[in-house]
Amino acid sequence: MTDNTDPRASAPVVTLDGPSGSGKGTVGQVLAARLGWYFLDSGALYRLVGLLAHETAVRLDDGPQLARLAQEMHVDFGVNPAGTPRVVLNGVDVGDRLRTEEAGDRASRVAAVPEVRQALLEKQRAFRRPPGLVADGRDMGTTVFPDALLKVFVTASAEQRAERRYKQLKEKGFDVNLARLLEEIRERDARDAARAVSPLRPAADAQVLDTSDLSISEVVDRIEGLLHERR
Ligand SMILES: Nc1ncnc2c1ncn2[C@@H]1O[C@H](COP(=O)(O)OP(=O)(O)O)[C@@H](O)[C@H]1O
Ligand SMILES: Nc1ccn([C@H]2C[C@H](O)[C@@H](COP(=O)(O)OP(=O)(O)O)O2)c(=O)n1
Repeated sequence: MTDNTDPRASAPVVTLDGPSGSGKGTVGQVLAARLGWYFLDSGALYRLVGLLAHETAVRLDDGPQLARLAQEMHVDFGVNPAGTPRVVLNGVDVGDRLRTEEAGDRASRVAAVPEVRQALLEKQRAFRRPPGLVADGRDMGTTVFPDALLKVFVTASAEQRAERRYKQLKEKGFDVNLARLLEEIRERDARDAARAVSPLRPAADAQVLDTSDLSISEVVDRIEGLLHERR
């Protein structure tokens, strides 16, 4: 638990929310490294709940069982020797199993279950600590860190996002199809935006940043500029 006397509770937070493939994860990691801040990939937590449910044959709409999985899982985020992110679940490196579209689809389904969102709330807030946190997800600015110093809603056209995802998965050696990826991205956007609890939408005080025609470093520069204005 954090309270007002806890320096962790007042550490600055930058939230990056937005749809799949908009670049929030990549940009967030570069930004956190530039600032020397911590980084939270909240989507990985939902992906892990989906993975655990799949492995233990729990239905993707079984609130109490999914909440139990979310509460009991032990997660460590690290970095591989090659500099890529590493996720360790209950002591085991999950490798690329979290990054498939199937894992994204399962994550989006368990993310619509209110008990799962509730179970992950404090887990996410525990990542906040000095000197600061960059948090990536769908509801970082609206629900998890409503008092964030800077909130950015990162977006791009669905076609651009599908192409980015296509290249990314192809480089990882996955067998992918661009038209199917576009369809999956649209389906996931619709489900994430339509759910009753913490739907995907910009916070009222978020800056919307369309990255369709920007490079990764241009996006990071813009967000750093916005942050300097705030400080
Ligand atoms: N502005 C950009 N221009 C081109 N490619 C980008 C840009 N932002 C991200 N990418 C690439 O798109 C892919 C998806 O980005 P990612 O950060 O995983 O998105 P998200 O976390 O929003 O789902 C990655 O391969 C990333 O390198
Ligand atoms: N804060 C969050 C993060 C992710 N989710 C859900 C919704 C998303 O479709 C899935 C997967 O999120 P993730 O950020 O890993 O997915 P992308 O990299 O954007 O494709 O989890 C969420 O509901 N709330």
